[in-house]
Amino acid sequence: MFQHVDAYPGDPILTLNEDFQKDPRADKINLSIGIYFDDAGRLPVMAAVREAESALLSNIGPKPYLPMVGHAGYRQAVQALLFGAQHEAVQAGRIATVQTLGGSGALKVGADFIKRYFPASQVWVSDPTWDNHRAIFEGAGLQVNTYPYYDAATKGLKFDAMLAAIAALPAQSIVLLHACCHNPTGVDLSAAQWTQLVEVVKARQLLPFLDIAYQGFGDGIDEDAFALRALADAGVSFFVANSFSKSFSLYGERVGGLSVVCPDRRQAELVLGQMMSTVRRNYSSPPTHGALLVSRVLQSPELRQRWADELTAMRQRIQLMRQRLYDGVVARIADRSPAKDVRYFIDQRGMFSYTGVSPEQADALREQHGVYVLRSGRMCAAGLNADNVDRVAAAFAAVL
Ligand SMILES: Cc1[nH+]cc(COP(=O)(O)O)c(/C=N/[C@@H](CC(=O)O)C(=O)O)c1O
Repeated sequence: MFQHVDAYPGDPILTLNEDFQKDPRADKINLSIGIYFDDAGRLPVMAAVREAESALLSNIGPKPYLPMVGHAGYRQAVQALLFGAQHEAVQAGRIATVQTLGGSGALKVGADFIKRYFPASQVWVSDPTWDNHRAIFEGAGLQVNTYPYYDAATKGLKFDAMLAAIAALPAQSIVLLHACCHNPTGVDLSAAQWTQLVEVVKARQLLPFLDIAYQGFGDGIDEDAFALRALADAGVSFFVANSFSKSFSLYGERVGGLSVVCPDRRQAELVLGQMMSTVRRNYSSPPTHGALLVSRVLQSPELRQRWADELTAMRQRIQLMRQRLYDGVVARIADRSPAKDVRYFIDQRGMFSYTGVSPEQADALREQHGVYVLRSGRMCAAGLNADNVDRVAAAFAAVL
């Protein structure tokens, strides 16, 4: 009956992570999947989340369906976190927000909505982008193209080429943009570059789709939302997929949101209705627990502050580990000629660095040194810690 079904080749990220789990070596190091590990190499339970969870568990109640749009307090907390509670767009009620199954669910609901209401639009994603972006939008039946983004020569941004390509797109083209902490490159636009891009997007009447999965891992919670707020200030209509997997360390609870900033409240109501319909057709309604945790933390000033402080410490730990890795590699390759520039370990931001190692070098890192990075060369800096950073530096020095 199912003989014709294709064998699944595995996912470049999730399957490699499963291979890591199966690897029997005690000194293996996981820099593959975009997960934040603490300095002991553990996946943390954040203090504010632990407190919110114990409060919930001391008051266990029935488990009714959430509405298709999700938990009301959660949706309000998402808008306040992304745009600021006092933002005109929030106050005017012109943002439609639904709770989704993580950021992945937000992208899927958004893609299905776009296929239905912008059927002639094509999608443009950065070159490179998160592996699953193309899969989700193509899976919704949309044509996916790329715009120039990463400059392999400088290991930085090809901004002029990116802007020119986007400026040439037809009106209502969907432009997928990483709001901060670009995955896989760790290369972001500056505030000045975002301002230029917003002008082009507005003038060309494009339809941006922002993915913010790492808010707080770049420069800070509000700083990392600069692009969203600049677009909303400019009166642009756009989509935002957000995720709390990393910033709340709630990966398995599948907590995300899809927001659509609209010109006015009436259009936001129309959009919300069809987002509900799209959720119903995909999975009917979202899960409760993760949304209760996040809304409890974000709606308590004391817990929100504790969460923000811990997220700041997580960001700073990654930055420290980037510096330690850079210093360790430079010390080991100082006598090389020609000198190899590895500044990308400290210039790139957020969780990821695009190291430029070839697939074969990535294989050597894994097979000979037990260091797992993606075959694309992406390294998750959040997997580094005081115990393993010198071994990772030695491994990179050996293969570079
Ligand atoms: C940019 C981006 N957007 C969305 C997601 C999905 O997150 P969710 O857990 O559905 O809220 C991820 C996850 N990225 C990491 C894990 C994965 O590939 O699923 C990663 O890049 O390793 C992203 O990196």
